[in-house]
Amino acid sequence: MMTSMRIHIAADHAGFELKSALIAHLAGAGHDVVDHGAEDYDALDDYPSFCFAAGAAVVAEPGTLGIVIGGSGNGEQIAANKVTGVRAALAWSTETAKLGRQHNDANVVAVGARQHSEAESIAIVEAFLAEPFSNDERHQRRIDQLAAYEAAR
Ligand SMILES: O=C[C@H](O)[C@H](O)[C@H](O)COP(=O)(O)O
Repeated sequence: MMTSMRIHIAADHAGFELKSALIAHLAGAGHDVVDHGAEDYDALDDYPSFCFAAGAAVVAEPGTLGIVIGGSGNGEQIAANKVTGVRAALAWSTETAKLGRQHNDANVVAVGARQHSEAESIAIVEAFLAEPFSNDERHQRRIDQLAAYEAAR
């Protein structure tokens, strides 16, 4: 079993059901899961504010990881990446989830709840959470370039 960690999670209406399932699953596995909304199901809600909040919480607490969920995960990844310090990866398989950690040291994973079964989504998230950053020099160099660009804005 992976080490317990603090996880910041958010979803719009399209990811609301998966968010609930993930909170139960991850809390059951001993993780400290913080829910940044949506608080209730609202078919007309908008993903940005939830994803900004989860991303900001991850940046404020180094070592924590984030999960943002929507129908495709696209908008959620875009929103989270607007937060300075967030590196959000859109994971659509366990392999892309692992690569997000290994190569990109992603601190947030975006998942499209409408693209996978619940079991597949949980497997994608678990793969992300369990994978460490490789610390390879070439990957760190590229991440540093992203951070430098962000700092210069
Ligand atoms: O990229 C955005 C997400 O996939 C949203 O969850 C999606 O656009 C919501 O779609 P709708 O408002 O049609 O339910």
